[in-house]
This record gives sequence, structure tokens and C-alpha cells, in this order.
Amino acid sequence: MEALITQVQTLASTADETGRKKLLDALRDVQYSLETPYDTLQRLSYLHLQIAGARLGIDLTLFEALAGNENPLGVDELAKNIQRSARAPGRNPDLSQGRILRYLASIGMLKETGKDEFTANNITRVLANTNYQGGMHHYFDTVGPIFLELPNYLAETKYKNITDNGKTVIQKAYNIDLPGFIWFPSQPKRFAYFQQVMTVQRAGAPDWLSVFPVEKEVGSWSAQPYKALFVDIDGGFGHQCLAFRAKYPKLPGRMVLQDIPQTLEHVPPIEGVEVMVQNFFEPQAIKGESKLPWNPRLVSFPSPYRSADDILGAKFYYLRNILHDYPDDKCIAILRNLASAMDEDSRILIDDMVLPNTGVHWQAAQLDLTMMAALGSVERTEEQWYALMKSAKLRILQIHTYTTSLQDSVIVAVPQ
Ligand SMILES: C[S@@+](CC[C@H](N)C(=O)[O-])C[C@H]1O[C@@H](n2cnc3c(N)ncnc32)[C@H](O)[C@@H]1O
Repeated sequence: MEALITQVQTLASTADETGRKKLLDALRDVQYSLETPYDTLQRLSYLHLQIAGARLGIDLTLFEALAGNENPLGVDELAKNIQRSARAPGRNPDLSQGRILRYLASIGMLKETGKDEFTANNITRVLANTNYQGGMHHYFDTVGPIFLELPNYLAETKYKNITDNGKTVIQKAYNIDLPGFIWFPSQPKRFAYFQQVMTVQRAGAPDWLSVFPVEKEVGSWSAQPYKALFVDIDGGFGHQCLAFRAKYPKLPGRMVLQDIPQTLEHVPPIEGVEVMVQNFFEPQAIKGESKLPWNPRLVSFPSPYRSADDILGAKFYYLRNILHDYPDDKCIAILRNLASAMDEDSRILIDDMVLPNTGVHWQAAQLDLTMMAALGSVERTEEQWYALMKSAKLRILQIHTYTTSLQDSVIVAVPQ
């Protein structure tokens, strides 16, 4: 047994991302093949409890306490840590029986080192990180109730595909009329958790800059007089602007982060990145037509808008994980707003999943169902992307794929 485990670990340590994922899936298949029906019942029936356990551990600051100590901690010491924690004020948990801790250890979220004594493992360290904690909150607090409603919703709607973002499971789960992405920003706590997890999505996997040939695409394009090189449309906290600038510090041209005010008010200043309010359902402000000279006194875009007339078209209009939030009619509206802003050198870069027609990975399939249930949208197959772009009167020039399980890709598009 030990030899087998060492062999698997060695294989994993030398594998690339694709190989590592293949190994994980193969190990899962072996595990399931060994299950008795009762094992299967046990595993599936308690899936809710696993994420509830993670939430509990986060609320009690257990993961931070263990990850912050090299040595194992006893339950009494852990309880004292929780009382001292600024994030769990007034909490005085009874850990004396170790029930929560032993459950978390039994499902691998921490490690039991002796009687009433625990230490961190790799999963503890993930759950001690604020952004991953945001993810646990997002999936437990906000997405969880949607999953619970999904079977009944689909039974009531005769299992039709969900394509209307005003009639998804979210309206039933939260007793609201608004589409998810209109309702969501009005929920500051939920929205903040979501933005946190957005910053770590795909962490550890290759990113789009590893495959997209930025310098080649920029070629002889000139940023003169004051053109934007990169507009991150609904870029959230601006992490892609940061990554782009870190990789290409010398490329000329302005960097612009656009989003809605509810998001931008949480974004700390980012050096070299101008922040601009832009609703993507309204005409894109950074556009090809230039009527007025540039006003050099304005070093950042005030909110709300400055005059759009003195802003020149951008080289790249980048949309990461935006179009998968919307059904086709809304995507077409977003894309048309961009198409009418583009000049002949502009390119739309869509950073989204491009699914194969068969053999979709479970991580992609679960995201797709979440999109359907919450937003009436879809993770599109290559065929669906081509059809959507044609309807938006755009032409796909290339598709650069950079992850294997999710098939994250950059779709490069121009007006037809
Ligand atoms: C799925 S997140 C993607 C964020 C970012 N592109 C990323 O990959 O991390 C969607 C973003 O769209 C923004 N958003 C939602 N509705 C919008 C609208 N009507 N106009 C502009 N941005 C919007 C949200 O504030 C959020 O930052």
C-alpha cells in the first residue's frame, strides 16, 4: 500500500497540469469502483455536510489557527485562539469534545495528530486563505439554496433548458423578480464573497497570457496619442490588468479597468490602471471615433463617465468570464456595443470556456449547470461559440486554449 501511494505521488510530482488532472480522475474512478452500495450512499448523502463543515471551520477561525502554527494544537489551545480572534468576536465554542474537529479531520480538512490534538494539512491551508473562504461562503450561502431548489424547479418547468435570466432557479430560491446579476450586487455581503473567490478562480492553472501571443498581436500598433492597449471589461478587482502589466511592463498604451460602481468601490487603487464605470449594456466609452484632443490633466477616469468623445479605440477589449453569465440575446447586446466601438486594429478577446462536443470534464459540467440554474446562461461548446459570434456579426479569428479540464480559451474576434 505505502509503495503504491509513493508511486502515485511521484507520478503526480512529475506530471504537468493535464497529467495531474488525469491522475486525479483515474484515482477517483478507482475509488468509486471499490465502493459497496452502502459506501456510495454514505459518500453522496453527506456531501452537504462537507461544505457546511468548511463553513463551520471558517466561522470558528479553526483553519487560520492551525495553519498559523507549525506545531499541533490541542482543543483547549484552539478554543483560546478562537476567543482571541478578531474575526470571531465573542465566540466561545465548546470544543472540549472535539466533535467538529474530528469530523473535519475525518474528511481530510485537517489532520488529527493525537487525542484532542490537530494540525494543518494542505487543505487546511487553502481554507485559511480569505479568498478561498469567500468561495466557501459563496457556494454554501448563495449557490447552495439554488442547488436545493434545482430539482423542484426543473420538475415544475418540465425539464426545459433555462435560458431566460429573469426566470431561473435564483428567483424561486430567493423569492425575487430581478435577474441574478442585477439582484446580486445589491447584496453587499454575498457580492463581496463572490468577488473574493473570483480573484482565485483558476489559481495554479496556466493563464490566458501563457498562450495568447500579446506582442505578436500588438505588432506595429501604435498607442499614440493616448490609446488604450487593454480594456478589461467588467474586470472585477483588476487582477487581469495587473497580470498583463506584470508580464508586459513596457508595452505602450493605457490600461483601463471597467466595471459597475458597486464593484469598483471595493477596488483598491492599482498603479498604472485607470478605473472607469461602464455598464456593458450601454455603448462602450473607449471607442474608435475621436473628436476632441486628449486632456492630459485627467489621469484617471472619474465616475461616472467623462465625455466619451475624447477617448480613442482600444487595441484589446477583454472579457473574462462575462459571456458565460448571459444567455445569447444578452451576449449579442454586449458584443454589439463593443463592435461599434472598435477600430480596424481592435480585437475582442473573450476569455471563457470552449467545451468539446463530448467528454466534458466534471469541473466544467458542474459550472455549466450552475450557470444554467442561477443565470439562465451556459458554458458554450465550440459549435455554440461560432453560432453566437455569427449572430453578433463577429468573426472568430483564432481560439487559444490554455487549460485542459475546463478548456479555458481566448477567442479572438473582429467584426465580420
Ligand atoms: C463573473 S465576474 C467576472 C469578473 C472578472 N472579469 C474576472 O474574470 O474575475 C462578472 C463581473 O461583471 C460585473 N458586472 C455585472 N453586471 C454588469 C454590467 N451590467 N455592466 C458592467 N459590469 C457588470 C460584476 O461587477 C463582476 O465584476
